[in-house]
Amino acid sequence: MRSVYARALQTSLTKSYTVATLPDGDVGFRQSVDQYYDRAALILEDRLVESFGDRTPERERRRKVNGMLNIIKPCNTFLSMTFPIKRDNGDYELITAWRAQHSHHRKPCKGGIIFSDKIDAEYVKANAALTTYKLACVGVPFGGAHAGVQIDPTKYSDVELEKIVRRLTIEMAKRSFIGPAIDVPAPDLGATDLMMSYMADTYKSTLGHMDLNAIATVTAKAISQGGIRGRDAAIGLGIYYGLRTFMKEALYLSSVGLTPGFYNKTFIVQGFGHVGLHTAKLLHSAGARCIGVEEVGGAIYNDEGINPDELEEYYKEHKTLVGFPGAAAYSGDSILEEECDILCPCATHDVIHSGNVGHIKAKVIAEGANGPITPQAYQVLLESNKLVLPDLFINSGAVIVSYLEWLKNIRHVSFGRLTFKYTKDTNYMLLDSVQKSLERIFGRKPGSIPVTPSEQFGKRIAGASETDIVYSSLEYTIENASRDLMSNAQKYDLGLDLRTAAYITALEKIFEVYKEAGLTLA
Ligand SMILES: NC(=O)C1=CN([C@@H]2O[C@H](COP(=O)(O)OP(=O)(O)OC[C@H]3O[C@@H](n4cnc5c(N)ncnc54)[C@H](OP(=O)(O)O)[C@@H]3O)[C@@H](O)[C@H]2O)C=CC1
Ligand SMILES: O=C(O)CCC(=O)C(=O)O
Repeated sequence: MRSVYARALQTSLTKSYTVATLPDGDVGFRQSVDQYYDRAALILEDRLVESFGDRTPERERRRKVNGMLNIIKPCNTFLSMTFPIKRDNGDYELITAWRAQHSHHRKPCKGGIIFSDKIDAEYVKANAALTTYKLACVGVPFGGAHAGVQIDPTKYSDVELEKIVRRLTIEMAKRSFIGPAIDVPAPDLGATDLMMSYMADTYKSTLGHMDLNAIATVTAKAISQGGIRGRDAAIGLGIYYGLRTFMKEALYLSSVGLTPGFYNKTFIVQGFGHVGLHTAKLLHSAGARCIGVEEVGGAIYNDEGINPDELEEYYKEHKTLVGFPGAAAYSGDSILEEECDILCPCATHDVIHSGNVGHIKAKVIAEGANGPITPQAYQVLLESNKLVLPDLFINSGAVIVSYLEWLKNIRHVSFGRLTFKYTKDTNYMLLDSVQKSLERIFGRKPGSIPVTPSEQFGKRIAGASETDIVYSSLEYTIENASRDLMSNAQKYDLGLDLRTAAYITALEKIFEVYKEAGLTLA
């Protein structure tokens, strides 16, 4: 791998993206996204230069390529907000929030909003950049954005949170940072679907009151507010589909010492929120054995297997995993370091770093969270033959289904509604036609050779429901992206380094947009 970077380095001219050398210590999330970008850009550069054809001198072509690569990396626009709210106890408090629109190569921009007191402006910019690459990697035609509200949402009442969300919407709207054609937020860590419904409602009742597409300004809304069926499980389902593709690949699996298939493979999940919960449930139903789950409040462990459906019920009632009767409280140092086949960090960033990476025993790591592994730890994992399925690919289920919700909103009709009856009638006509043909051929009277649908066909006879369409589109998109990653990993001789393969996949697509559109007024 190093030799590829070295070669790319020798041939590169002036550029502002930094050289892809490994850090001595762990770097923050922002730097890590930039470093992965640099690594992919350096590998791709020569090929991009060639892609311009040879009518222009090489030096000119390289200048153009460097110019375009330099445009892709930084954050395009950034909004910093401070606004007051009156708390329930009568105090006034200033809330700090940010929205970063990383890339306008495709419009609208798209990306989540995090509610956490542990974030800052740089973190938001990192997530926005990662979202650009995530969208491109899986072929969703938006530019990346992200927002952060610097509060711990658990310390605010429902009324206070509603005030914050509505005021945030207005602040973004005043500065053209929200709108169905401009920028479309969604929930991320610490956010809820109800917050998204408040956002859509605030926008459509104020700045967007004349806009027919106003509700397309936010995704992951409640169904009654224009949300889409299937969104709840979307991220977990995407993780499951992505893992499933790789769990069939004997070549990848043998390099990490595993056999194909999920059956009886052990897994551990960190985080039992939107992402972790559905991931655990789906892996369990595919036959894998959940042996550990961790949340902020504590971790549980059971080598015999934890039933995530029962755990979900327990969690709903007790608001914690602690005390779940189907497992013991985890008493080791870190559940991430336990022996297992598949590790799913689905909570937050930087949880695997240079300090603990040497103790990670999992063979496959699916990055449900954004940025859970620092670049230095990632390099160690690669060198110890671990298969890491990178965030920008494996947790893209949310953006994929957000895209479908946006499409539903701007089409003003739910998926399937226009065709349900026609499809159902056609399918019954087809059965009837087969029955009549058989009766005619065998000279039998009408009704004597009943043709009935098989169980599988019977389930589909009424046509695809919205959930069916969402799930099959998600499956199709993730499977395609998996193939792109594998083929780029092979093409650029990257071995197990699927992260670089994913960044390359993304960069090639974004570059193509700039190349074919040219640079407006440059
Ligand atoms: N929601 C989305 O659309 C997407 C989210 N992501 C990423 O996935 C991650 C999780 O998001 P999401 O599931 O939506 O968030 P949620 O707020 O729904 O859930 C977060 C979960 O992680 C737990 N958690 C948080 N910090 C830690 C920690 N340090 N150690 C152990 N557990 C922890 C929380 O525990 P507790 O409940 O006790 O607080 C909770 O169970 C984030 O990195 C997010 O950026 C990625 C793609 C899409
Ligand atoms: O659905 C979206 O727009 C955002 C999802 C998200 O926050 C993420 O992928 O990190």
